[in-house]
Amino acid sequence: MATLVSSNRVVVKIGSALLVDRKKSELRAEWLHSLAADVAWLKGLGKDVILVSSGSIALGCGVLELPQADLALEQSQAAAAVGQIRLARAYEQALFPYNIKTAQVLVTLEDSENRRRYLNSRATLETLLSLGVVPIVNENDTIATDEIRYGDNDRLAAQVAVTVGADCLILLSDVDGFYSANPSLDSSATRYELIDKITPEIEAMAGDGVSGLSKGGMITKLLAAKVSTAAGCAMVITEGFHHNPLKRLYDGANSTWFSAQTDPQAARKRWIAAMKPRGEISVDQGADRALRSGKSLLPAGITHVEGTFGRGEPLAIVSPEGHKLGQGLSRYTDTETRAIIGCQTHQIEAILGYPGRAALIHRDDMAL
Ligand SMILES: Nc1ncnc2c1ncn2[C@@H]1O[C@H](COP(=O)(O)OP(=O)(O)O)[C@@H](O)[C@H]1O
Ligand SMILES: N[C@@H](CCC(=O)OP(=O)(O)O)C(=O)O
Repeated sequence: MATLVSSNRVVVKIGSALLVDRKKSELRAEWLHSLAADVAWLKGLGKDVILVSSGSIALGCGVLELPQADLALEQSQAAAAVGQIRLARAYEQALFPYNIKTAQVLVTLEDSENRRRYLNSRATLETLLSLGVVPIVNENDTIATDEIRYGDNDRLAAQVAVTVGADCLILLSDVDGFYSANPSLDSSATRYELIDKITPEIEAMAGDGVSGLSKGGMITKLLAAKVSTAAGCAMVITEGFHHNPLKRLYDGANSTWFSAQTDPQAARKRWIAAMKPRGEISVDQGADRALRSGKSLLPAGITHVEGTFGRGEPLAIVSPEGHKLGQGLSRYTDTETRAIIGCQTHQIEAILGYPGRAALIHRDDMAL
């Protein structure tokens, strides 16, 4: 709870069963309106909000009059393509009365493994948030395959939380927290208020979902908790079926919190520092001083480039005395970098023939 109060950037995962009434294959419109009110309230408190919402397959099945279960992969993907339009429109309409703009963002697991795509999605999400937009994220089911599927959106939500450096991930579920055993099978199971560390004993308590609609149960939620907490983002599981689920959480509804193991910025720096550099950039005295005072590395301060690298790849940064200052992710290829060595920002477009980014290595992508 304290974490929700103090967080600046919140990712909320909404499962299909909350958004769609499976019996009627219809949107739970009143519930969605209550969620929109909660999102507006969180934004009013100054927090950035990102929604990771499932429901495209369930909505599409309703439109196409397909059964909700036992679909072939292609049928699920077709249903998702039909349902996703409606899903995005439903959020847009629900948030419109609060003057909140929405964006549709479709991603796959591969996107986070490919560093260039990862950096692009990070930059886009960051820009959307800076414009006050609430991104509505879902898996890109059209191109996801059995092998690369997340299985469900729990891990997708954790990945998004890590990508944008969120400090709080809320999983709205059909259960009000993590129990010592699956509570729908074992009535003596007790709920944890707080889990500081995910031990093998905790892992052994997580079971599958039993609703028949669920994909991951607690197993994928623990995987999500591992990913997000290691990257400095606290995670909470709470029941989301009732109206105003976020306000209810804020007001102390039952939940289980998983503590962040570090802070998002430190985790990202460690991740970058652990990469094997693909090239080397030497900088002049001015750039050396600028980097030490927390600035980004501009092409103007570069004196020499070594190696072959693509955008998003790690580079070592070397001082005028030949010492390694640190490393960071490049926003240009080695060919582009060689072309703009020593140039001022306003010259970049004329040299490359297209507008580039001002910094070769942004301060957020740098570990000194
Ligand atoms: N240790 C556990 N604590 C709580 N729920 C558990 C546990 N193990 C398995 N479950 C099951 O996980 C379900 C929640 O996951 P899931 O059905 O995938 O829902 P969703 O992804 O929509 O939140 C619970 O309803 C419960 O049946
Ligand atoms: N991309 C799919 C996600 C399916 C899914 O993960 O569902 P859920 O287990 O309800 O979160 C959809 O929108 O239907």
